[in-house]
Amino acid sequence: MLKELIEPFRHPRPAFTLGESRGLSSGRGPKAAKAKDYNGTLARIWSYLAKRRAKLGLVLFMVVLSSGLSLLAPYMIGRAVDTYLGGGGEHWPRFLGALTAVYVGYAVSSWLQNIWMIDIAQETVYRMRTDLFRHLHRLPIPFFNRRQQGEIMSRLTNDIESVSSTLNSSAIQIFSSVLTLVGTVSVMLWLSPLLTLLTFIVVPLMALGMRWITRRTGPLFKERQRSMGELNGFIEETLSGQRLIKAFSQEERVIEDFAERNRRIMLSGYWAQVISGFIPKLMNSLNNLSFAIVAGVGGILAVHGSVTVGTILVFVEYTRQFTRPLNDLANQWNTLLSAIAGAERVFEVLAEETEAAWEKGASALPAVQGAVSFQGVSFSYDGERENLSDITFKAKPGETVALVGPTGAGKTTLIGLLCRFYEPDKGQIAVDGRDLSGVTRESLRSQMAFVLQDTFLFKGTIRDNIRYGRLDASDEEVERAAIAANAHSFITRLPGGYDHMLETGGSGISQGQRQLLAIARAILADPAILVLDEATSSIDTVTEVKIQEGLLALMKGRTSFVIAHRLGTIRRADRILVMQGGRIVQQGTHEELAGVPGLYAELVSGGEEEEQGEDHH
Ligand SMILES: Nc1ncnc2c1ncn2[C@@H]1O[C@H](COP(=O)(O)OP(=O)(O)OP(=O)(O)O)[C@@H](O)[C@H]1O
Repeated sequence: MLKELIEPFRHPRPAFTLGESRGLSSGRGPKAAKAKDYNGTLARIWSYLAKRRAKLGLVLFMVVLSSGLSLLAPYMIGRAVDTYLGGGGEHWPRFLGALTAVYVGYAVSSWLQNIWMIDIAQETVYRMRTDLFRHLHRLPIPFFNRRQQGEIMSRLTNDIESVSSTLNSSAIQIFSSVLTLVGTVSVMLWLSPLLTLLTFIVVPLMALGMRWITRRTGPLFKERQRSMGELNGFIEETLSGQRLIKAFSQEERVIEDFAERNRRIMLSGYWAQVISGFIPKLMNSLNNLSFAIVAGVGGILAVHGSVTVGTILVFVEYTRQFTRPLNDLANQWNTLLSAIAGAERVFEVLAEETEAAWEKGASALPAVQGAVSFQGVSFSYDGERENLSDITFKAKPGETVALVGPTGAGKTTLIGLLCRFYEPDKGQIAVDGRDLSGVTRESLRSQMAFVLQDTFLFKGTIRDNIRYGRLDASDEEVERAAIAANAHSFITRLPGGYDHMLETGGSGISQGQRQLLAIARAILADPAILVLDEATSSIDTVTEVKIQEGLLALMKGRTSFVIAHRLGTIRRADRILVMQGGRIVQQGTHEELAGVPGLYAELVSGGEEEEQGEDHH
């Protein structure tokens, strides 16, 4: 089906044939990047963040400031208590003022670091999303053959979103936690190495507990992110394949399939949350333990006069502060893991090679006359079974080449190679004598136009839909093209005429009318090479005649490749390529081929019978 070749996004496989997950690196075409390790992913996230270095520096400064102030407050309270106990109570207004300033400073610096980080995060994610979208549109067709549309969309939405939420809050919190931790421990050591050591008793337990938990939650978060992508792919396919699902009464099966996938997400989400839910509990218990140790041992030390009551107060407060960042770290770790899983999936796509990367050193194809030649071209989709073998033919500028043959013969594949959606494994394709492997794809495709069985129309006016053929065309040029395509009369009968709004997919106008618009679009594009996929379904005779006339106008003076189903079109062709099993089995004009026994004669007699049958009907 040619339309699937041209519009891979719009034609996913039927929902109920899906079930397997397809890895990025399966199939042929550019090599997919191996899954990056965490460090690689973090380095790439950093390469995005680094563009906002200056502001990030400010954020870091605020983080340092707020962490420092959060350390200062307990210390001040401890010193104040010792001063009071030592009889220096008259300084309380000064102390109160200083403490208030510290708390206000802490609040302001925390607030600033938050809003600045949100700004950085949003911009970073904006750039990531833009890069991903742009990159997707530069990827070669084989990439899309291997993926589900919804799964790709999930990378653009879900995965990017998880990176966004982490950058917004978790990243900063993690940094601030580490800083507070280091600061707290330093001050603690300075105040009393013995009490610090006692506080540390719980640290190995915390580390072990954390390790146990994150080892289990990490893969679960990754799995959840992956399953989510798959589910999105599945949803997209079932929605776009609604007609097919209904036509084959597969609703129940699709619903069951969905339930199974949904259950998988529920399970991985459930276990990831349940296991990571232990983290705060574990941290709290260990926190209380160290609290008790410090209070108990500190009390004894104070009685013996080795430490002051103020120091114990500072320590009790620091013990809390010391475990809080650990607690935060543990909590944020989960978010971080799911963000890394998301980012990995984004970077995986970004690591795929674009079409442009394939064609380094290629030059633009100048305006062509339209001479096309295939010389000994062979191609295989999977690298095992040849789908085209030794294809050789020449078409002069302006000639019409009809491709005929049974289903699966390789007609669409041949066109796919001509448009360079795929590259030949052997042989050479040339336009005006220029080997296509040395020219840029964009410059080749800009000189080609397609009229497919099912034309893609987007939401917008009729005028804009035709103008898609050449965006800078004036209103007069659009109308002239519509007149030449025989589309003018039906357009003027629509409410609003050329300004009539079409819904997505062009629902609201008939299949024949859609083809007339496609012809107008192609006439406007004025390409040297034309690809037509003739409609197989019968269209009412009046429209059919209009389409044929429109097509004749379009094909005049252009090299046209027609995947032909109608005998009339085939008879008119300057050259007929009869294909079977990936080979050209016969080649010539109708007169040359009709008289000799072979596939063409069989196809023609079959076709004639069918057409006669239709006439009788
Ligand atoms: N994306 C793909 N990946 C793998 N194999 C493919 C792909 N597209 C087509 N094929 C195989 O290549 C062969 C030729 O297919 P092609 O679509 O070119 O035939 P066709 O002559 O255009 O058929 P039809 O008239 O039914 O559209 C078939 O065996 C088909 O199964």
